[in-house]
Amino acid sequence: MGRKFFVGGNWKCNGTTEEVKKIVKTLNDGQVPSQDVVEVVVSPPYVYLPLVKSILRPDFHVAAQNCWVKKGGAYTGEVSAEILVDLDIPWVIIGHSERRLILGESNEFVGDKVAYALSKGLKVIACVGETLQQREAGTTVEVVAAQTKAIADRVSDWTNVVLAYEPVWAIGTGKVATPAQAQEVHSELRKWLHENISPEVAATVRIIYGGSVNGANSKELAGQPDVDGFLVGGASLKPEFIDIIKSAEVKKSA
Ligand SMILES: O=C(CO)COP(=O)(O)O
Repeated sequence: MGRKFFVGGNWKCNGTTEEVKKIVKTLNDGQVPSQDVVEVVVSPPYVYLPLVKSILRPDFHVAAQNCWVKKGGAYTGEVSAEILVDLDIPWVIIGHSERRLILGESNEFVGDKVAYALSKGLKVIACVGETLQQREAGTTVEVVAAQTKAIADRVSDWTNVVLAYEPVWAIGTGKVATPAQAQEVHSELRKWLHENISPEVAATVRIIYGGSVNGANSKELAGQPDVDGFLVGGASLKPEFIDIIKSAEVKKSA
């Protein structure tokens, strides 16, 4: 029972209606491996979700980039899990480092969000990752384990969770983790899941890598045994996203 390769495109706070339509056209025209081989999810800003969902090819799915930590109500500016469910949005990204670091989302707050979103039936891409300072201090594994633990403390069923390892120093910097660096942290995360949750969860949860992934480096990264896919930022707005999706073929022939 293999882990299906997963490629997410995080469009972040980018796009106009025209640009969004153009990106979707490129995706719709792209020749990619079948859904049995790769699961593709794109995440436009909230306001474009209905548009993207309505024009996107049916074998690709959409994700929100965030959602509120509990039931909706008097929380100005927030979007609840219930609203996403109402719009038939199947996925949500939670705990992206830009939200952790710029908006001050703590491990516990992220864990609460993951648990609430799952309880409403959403599938979650949960992000973890260390800063450069933390890596240089030798605390990478400790940091990602603590971020994962805050989720594990609140979640019992991991079926609908994809774990995204996104080292902060690699995001938007062009400084991609080497395949060995990515593999090392992914295997440590899997070991953590094995020891602290269950061998079954460790064997089945997909751990994807994010941070300066592009069409030129995705194949080699995909060749690592514990790299089950990618969460792509900048390159997900470009035609090379198709090449990144195609790197799933590496696993098929492995
Ligand atoms: O943050 C990311 C995806 O969530 C990665 O961004 P970049 O691919 O632009 O480095």
